[in-house]
Order: sequence, then C-alpha cells, then structure tokens
Amino acid sequence: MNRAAVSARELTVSYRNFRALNGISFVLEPGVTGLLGPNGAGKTTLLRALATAALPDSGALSVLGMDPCTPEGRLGIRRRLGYLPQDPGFHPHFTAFEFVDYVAILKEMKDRAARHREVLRVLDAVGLPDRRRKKIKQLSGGMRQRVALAAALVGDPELLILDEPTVGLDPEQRLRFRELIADLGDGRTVLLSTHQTEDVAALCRRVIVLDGGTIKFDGEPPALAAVADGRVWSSEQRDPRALAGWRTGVGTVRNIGSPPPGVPLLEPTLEDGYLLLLDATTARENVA
Ligand SMILES: Nc1ncnc2c1ncn2[C@@H]1O[C@H](COP(=O)(O)OP(=O)(O)OP(=O)(O)O)[C@@H](O)[C@H]1O
Repeated sequence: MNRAAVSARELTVSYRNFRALNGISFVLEPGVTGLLGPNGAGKTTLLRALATAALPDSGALSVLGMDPCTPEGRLGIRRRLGYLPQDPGFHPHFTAFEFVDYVAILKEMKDRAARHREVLRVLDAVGLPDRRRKKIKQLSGGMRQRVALAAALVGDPELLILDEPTVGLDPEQRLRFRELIADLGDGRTVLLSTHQTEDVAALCRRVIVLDGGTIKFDGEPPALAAVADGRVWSSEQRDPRALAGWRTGVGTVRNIGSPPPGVPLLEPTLEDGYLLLLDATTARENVA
C-alpha cells in the first residue's frame, strides 16, 4: 500500500518568471516532518502548493491521491486537508467559536448541530474550551495560534500543513504546542514549517531543508546533526578560523567550521548541522 500522503516530482512553482521552487522531489508519509530553510527559501510557497493556494507550473504533485492542478482535485484536497497559514486572516470581532465555525462552514459541514459539536471538539483539543466566547482581538498571541490550529483540525484531516505555528510563542506555550503537534502526528501526516531547529529536534521524525527553492537535505534529524560531526569546538574567545561562533551560557564560545588541530570537539546539534549545511551550500554556489 502506498502510505505517502504527498508525493512531488520535479515540482516547480513560479511567481511570474521567478522560480520560488525549482524542480523539487520528495514524498511525505505519516508522522511529523519539519521544513527548515532561511527567509525566502520557498517554504511558504511549498505549503501553499500543497494546500492548493499556489499552482505548480511544471512537475507532478499528488496530495492525498489527488491532483491539485485539476478543479476536482483542488476541491477534494481542500475537503480533506488542515492548513494553518502564516496569517490565518482572523476577523478580530469574531469569537474563537465563530471563527472556527466559519472555517467549518467553508469545509461544507452543513448539519448545524454536528458542525457545532465538531467546533467544540477542536477547541477542546487545543485546550481552549473556556475561551470560546472571547473575541479574537481579546486573546493573547498564543491563544490565537491555538484558535488557528483548532480551525486547521476541523473535520479531523489526515494531512496537516502548519506554517510557523510556534512563531511569537513564549517557551511554555511552545512546549504545549509541541505536545499538541506530536500527538497530531500520531497516525497523520504533518508538515511543519519552522525557523526553530529545537522544534524539529524535539518533534520531527524527518526533516527537509529548503534553500533557494531546492532541497538541500531530506532525512532524519540525527543525520542533519551529523553534518557537523567533528566540526564544532569550544574556545575561550571567538576563533577567527570559524565560519560562525557564539558565546554560550557557560561562558565559552561554540565555534563551527573546520577545527584547528587539538581543539576540544563538541557533540553537534541539529542547529550546527543546519548552519553548516547552508554555509557549505553558499560556499559551493560562490565557487561555481
Ligand atoms: N506573491 C509573490 N510574488 C512574487 N514573489 C514572491 C511571492 N511570494 C513569495 N515570493 C518570493 O518567492 C520566494 C520564496 O518565498 P516564500 O515565502 O515561499 O519563502 P519562505 O521560505 O516561506 O520565507 P520566510 O521564512 O521568510 O517565510 C522569495 O524570494 C519571495 O520573495
């Protein structure tokens, strides 16, 4: 049985003549996959293509077994997909209940009583049952993110696309969001775009790194950390030979790059691997 909720082959998406995604190929299977990449890498464009909000201009894309390039395919995908966009387009005067109910109406849930039960179920799932009568403008940023996630969960979708859901959250809220997303990834396919390498290390069974519209890495998080094996070292002062270095909480400097002989090497993190991967890419491009 093909378990892939998404498969893309040589997918290209352009804005006029600018290629935001340049012939990328990948498959997404159940579990949480993290999508990392610097600003402008093409992450939102990829999520919008999966959510049928941006049309591919070449290549093949299958989402839940349907083709987003056909009108029937787009309709079918929208019915079965949960999408948390970067800007959910809240109406500030709506209450949390009204907003999620509105999304449920757009998802064509016509039976009012059943729809309202579903709205309460998803508000409950994100831990918001007692705030449903509050206007969205009165909610904190973290609470608003939960409303947006609740809206994405309407109809129990088998594919969830989350665009930077933890942005602007405090550490405690981020932790709660991580727990929620980890639970959602149990049996579902979740694609999580983020700038937080810690979220990927904590949550994801797989990570894709996009840069300049192409895939630079696709594998398990420990393999991304392993890119930095033997390339992280500590020193008292910033080592001028390092590609990057920063002072840590314990007072020493963490350097990444090509270590000089004899320096004390450190265990690499996913962030180290990610930074080195992007830097190596830039270096290669500059040489080419
Ligand atoms: N509507 C648009 N018209 C023209 N160019 C666009 C449009 N939307 C995005 N782009 C360009 O496409 C590229 C990819 O943008 P995208 O928003 O997908 O990146 P991203 O990885 O999500 O970035 P960020 O982390 O900043 O959200 C960028 O160079 C961006 O300027």
